[in-house]
Amino acid sequence: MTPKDMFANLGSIITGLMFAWAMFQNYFPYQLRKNIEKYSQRVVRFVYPYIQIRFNELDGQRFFSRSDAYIAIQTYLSSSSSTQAKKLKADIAKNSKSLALSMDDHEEVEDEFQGVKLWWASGKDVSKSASFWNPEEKRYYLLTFHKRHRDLILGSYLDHVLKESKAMEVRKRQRKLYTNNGTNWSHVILKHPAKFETIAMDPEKKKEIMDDLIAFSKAEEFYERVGRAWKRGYLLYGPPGTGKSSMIAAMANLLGYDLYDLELTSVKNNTDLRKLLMEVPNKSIIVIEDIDCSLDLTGQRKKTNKKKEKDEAEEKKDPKQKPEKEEKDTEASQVTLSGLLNFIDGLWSASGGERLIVFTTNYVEKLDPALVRGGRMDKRIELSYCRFEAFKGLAKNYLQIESHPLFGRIRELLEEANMCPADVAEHLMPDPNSGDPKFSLERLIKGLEKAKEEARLKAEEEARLKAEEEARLKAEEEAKKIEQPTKEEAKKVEQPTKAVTENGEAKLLDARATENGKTSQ
Ligand SMILES: Nc1ncnc2c1ncn2[C@@H]1O[C@H](COP(=O)(O)OP(=O)(O)OP(=O)(O)O)[C@@H](O)[C@H]1O
Repeated sequence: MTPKDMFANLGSIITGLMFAWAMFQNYFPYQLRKNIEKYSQRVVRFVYPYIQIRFNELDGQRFFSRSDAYIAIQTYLSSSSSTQAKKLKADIAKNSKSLALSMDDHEEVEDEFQGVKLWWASGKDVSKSASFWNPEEKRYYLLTFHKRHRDLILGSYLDHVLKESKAMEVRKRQRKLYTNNGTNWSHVILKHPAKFETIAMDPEKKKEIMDDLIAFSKAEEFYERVGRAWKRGYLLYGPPGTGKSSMIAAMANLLGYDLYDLELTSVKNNTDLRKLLMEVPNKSIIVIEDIDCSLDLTGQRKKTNKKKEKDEAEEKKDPKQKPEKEEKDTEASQVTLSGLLNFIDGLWSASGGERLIVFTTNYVEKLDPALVRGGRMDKRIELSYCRFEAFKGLAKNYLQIESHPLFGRIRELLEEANMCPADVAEHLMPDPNSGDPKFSLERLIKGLEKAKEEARLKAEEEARLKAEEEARLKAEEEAKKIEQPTKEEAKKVEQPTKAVTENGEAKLLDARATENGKTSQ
């Protein structure tokens, strides 16, 4: 049979069916028709092994509003729609800057969940009696699956669809950066372009951090099962310019979380701190930068340098003012480390989840052990000076090269000189005139040689100062040793000593008297 014959046959079958349907509707009494429909549906249900669920676009409870389930399914299906559907619709989603694709009416896509296949179809009912309350077109999604998977689909799958769509929305949403001024948060759109791909560090270490973050974001069930609050603490430490702030922005961009940059020095007391933290929703990263500057070792807030200078100047002017000033300090320094940690560890954790708390410091050795103990800082990440692996990442980003004859020299120098990635990146800025990477690499080599020379001079200076200090201490000790016997002798002369007399009794004798007696004999 040729395709032409096939279409001709199909056409006559459809015409026949339509004719039969029209006859059925016109000549059969209504009651009989209803009964036939009812029983035929039962027969179909008996032989047809599939179940269908319909999700209407319009919410029956709220006039003119789209149902949340419909929107969630539309988001969920967007990626499979774009790969499977032949007709697509495109629109700009709320709070997003990118186009959202969804399948057009009467399209079907396939999905798979735990090895089970299911189908989503988009449909549209067109009403002849459209009115203001009854729109002409009513769209819906139809989910079809085999009846033996009913429990799985109605239980876990629909839950999975909702969660996944929420996660997709978060990923698409523009991220925000919140900062606190006293007890109020205000925000701007977070536009930091940092991504893990652009952060220069050892690739293995980078992968480990990314895996850790992704595992955390998917670990709701795990945290629930083991009875732990769904939060994770990170400590980022390393010298200035090694990428701590960039890494935080990359974390937010990777997970789609908002950033809450908590400025502790502008928070008056623990009550205000609690208020601020209570307002932080799920899927957030709370950042406390330079923790060593915000709280000192005793947990009391440090005075800022400016305030310190001002107080010292006042003290010089009027020393009597000192007690009053100290009282003021105590009043201003009420945010404590224990207050912060107790709140984060305590009930606050129970009020939500999926929150990361990131502390940064340039001086990890200065931190209070209470802050860095296990359970509080689940992961400590050291961001260090730029070594060759990190440099290769920067060279790829900045100069689009993966190798160059000058790489060998740079490798040697990076082992000998400590240069932070921010400075290496600065040297690697492409040359605007020639665009030849050689210029940037040579500039970096010069910079590294200079840094190496400076480090050598600094080390020499330090060694000289150390040697001088050692020599001074040695001289002091020698001087002490010379003084020591004279002092002991003086003691001997001044102190009465114990002596044993002939009959064995111990008597206190005046050393001087004995000496004198001896001399007179
Ligand atoms: N590891 C890195 N990879 C890529 N770029 C980096 C890296 N470290 C620093 N930079 C670049 O240097 C600039 C400064 O880095 P960043 O502010 O992240 O460092 P930091 O460690 O937070 O410094 P500080 O301790 O002074 O706040 C960034 O804008 C970034 O472009």
